[in-house]
Amino acid sequence: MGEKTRYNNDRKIPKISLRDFDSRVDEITAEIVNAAENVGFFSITDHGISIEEIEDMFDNSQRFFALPSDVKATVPWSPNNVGWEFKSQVRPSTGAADQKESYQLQYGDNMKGIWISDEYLPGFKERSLQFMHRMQEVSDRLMLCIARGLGFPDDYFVKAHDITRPDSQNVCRLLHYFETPKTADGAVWHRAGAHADWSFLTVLFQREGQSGLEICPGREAVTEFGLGDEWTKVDLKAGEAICNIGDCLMSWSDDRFKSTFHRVKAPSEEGDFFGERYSIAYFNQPLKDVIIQGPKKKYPARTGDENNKVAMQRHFAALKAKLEEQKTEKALGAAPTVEATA
Ligand SMILES: O=C(O)CCC(=O)C(=O)O
Ligand SMILES: [Fe+2]
Repeated sequence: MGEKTRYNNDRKIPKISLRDFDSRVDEITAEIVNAAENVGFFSITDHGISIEEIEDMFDNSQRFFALPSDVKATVPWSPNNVGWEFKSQVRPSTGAADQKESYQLQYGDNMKGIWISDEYLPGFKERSLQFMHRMQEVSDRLMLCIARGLGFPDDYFVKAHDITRPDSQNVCRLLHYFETPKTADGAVWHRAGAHADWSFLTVLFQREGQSGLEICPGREAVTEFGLGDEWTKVDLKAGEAICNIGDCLMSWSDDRFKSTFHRVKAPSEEGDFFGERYSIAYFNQPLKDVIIQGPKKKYPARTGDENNKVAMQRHFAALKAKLEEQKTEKALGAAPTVEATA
């Protein structure tokens, strides 16, 4: 049993249309800057990717996850941020494995041997790359606005995420959460524990009705990972994409643009979605040799590679602390915390 989540659904998640992008670019930039400064999450419409294209990629993803485990295991997860993992991602916010499986795809050298073979899933690679390029086109438009908003040259962030480079780091992550039995005890646990993304900017699709994503704007969270804070449900219409600022952009903007805690709550209450859930997250992750520093130079300059390493160290230190806290609680026979009820 756990405490019930407190919700604040009065918070508005900005919805930004990218319609007539070239002629409205300054207007769109102002909207994105406002959303990035105040919420850290926004949804976009009229981004040019059709519902048919999105459904086609979900179909592709569903076919992958439907393969037998020993076949999926031919493309195992690796620390290059590619490959398939099953219930193995443990978050520092929960100290428990996310109840999901995921398959991470990239464009360059990191994918050698990690594309599922045509023998098992004909055409998977081509279909995926086609969709990934479409997500990159959308990301590039958003990155142009972000650069303009921060006073950098328009192509500054686009170049820093160049997917034609063999060492490109951008990731498309296919996610599959399992069907959940109705326990109806109101306990709160998570399909994906609370976290902020390390990356620069994430663009995410979910299927209409497959809710569960919740956010806790970083600014308002005084507790670590938004523990005990108020959360806001994100509900998307078909075709809408959700975008969020990652920690990398937060530091690259001298903390002006906020990265935001988010999670996928496991269904436990009336109105929650208990079925299988699929989502597609696209992480824009800078090249290892780009220099990351905001216009006001609030933080020392770091390369993309150093930035990853620091983020990883912070992650593992937080995870270690969480696991030790859980061990102590167990030894003392203390009641589980709000988050540790999985
Ligand atoms: O599945 C979702 O809606 C969120 C996934 C997510 O936050 C992540 O993979 O970083
Ligand atoms: Fe995330």
